[in-house]
Amino acid sequence: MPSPLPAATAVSEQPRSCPYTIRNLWFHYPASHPALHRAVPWVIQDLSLDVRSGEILGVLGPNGSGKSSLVKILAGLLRPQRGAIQMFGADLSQLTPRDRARRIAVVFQDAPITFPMTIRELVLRGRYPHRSETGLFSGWGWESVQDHEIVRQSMDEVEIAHLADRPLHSISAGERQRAYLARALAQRTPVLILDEPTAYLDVHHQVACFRILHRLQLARKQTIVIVTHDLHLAGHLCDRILLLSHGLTAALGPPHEVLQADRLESVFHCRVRVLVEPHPLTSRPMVTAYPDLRMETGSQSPP
Ligand SMILES: Nc1ncnc2c1ncn2[C@@H]1O[C@H](COP(=O)(O)OP(=O)(O)OP(=O)(O)O)[C@@H](O)[C@H]1O
Repeated sequence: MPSPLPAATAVSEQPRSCPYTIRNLWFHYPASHPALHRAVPWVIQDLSLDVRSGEILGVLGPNGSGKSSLVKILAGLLRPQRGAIQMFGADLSQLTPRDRARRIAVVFQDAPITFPMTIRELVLRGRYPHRSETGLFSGWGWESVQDHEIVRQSMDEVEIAHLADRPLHSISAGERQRAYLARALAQRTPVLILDEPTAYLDVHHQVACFRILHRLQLARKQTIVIVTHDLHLAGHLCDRILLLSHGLTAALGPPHEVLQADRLESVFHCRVRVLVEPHPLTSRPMVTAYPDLRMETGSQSPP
């Protein structure tokens, strides 16, 4: 059993205002050649959004709709060409990388393996933004007993403590995804951003991941932005959902408002039938997408 979440540390030290205030955001990637500049498409178009303190915001949309780009913008890794992003009342672009790392932990879709390290060393990196700024403790050996305790708890949370001394490159994709999640947990930031955190996880760990996020929200009041393709789990976990379509906001609101069958079919542009029903126990929307084989065969009767 994972150990219970410890009391908030860094979270409670942060200002209590809105985690993100986003106004009229426009973003495109640079052109591959200056002559092509005018032809570069906008990836995010006129996005305005307040991310509320302590909410779980799901970001959904088809492939290429701009979800990962938005995550990178929110993490301060990409700069929008137009618009404003305030984080806890400060201009995001003015924050130093260290300030950002104390406020935002990010788990990317396919986190790279940079150089050889163990799982424990990876998770310990989550404590880097909190180490002393004086040069004295800037190298290896700076970490405190509390840092090691937080690392242990974070590994327990995602059930990877038994892998602590294994090299990062020697574990499976799903185990690696959980290791990066543990690093983000160890960072103890008020905001957690996750890009498809369950992509490589089996059903046990998918459910465990969503349970952890729910507990983080309750116990640490963390604000969580999660990109996912799992409409069903998003319907259960998220307080609000931002649905993107070609970089535009197709819908923003609580799951029962956003997850409407006709809207999903039109945004995902695919020949599927989408069933949305309230869960009998939670009343949260359950989304099932399945191929409409009648469309393929021209048959009117169910296959
Ligand atoms: N580094 C890049 N340079 C140029 N264009 C890019 C780059 N990364 C993404 N794009 C383009 O930006 C658009 C949005 O991509 P993004 O990765 O944000 O979409 P996504 O919604 O996360 O997709 P997916 O569901 O497939 O992960 C796509 O058209 C993509 O081809």
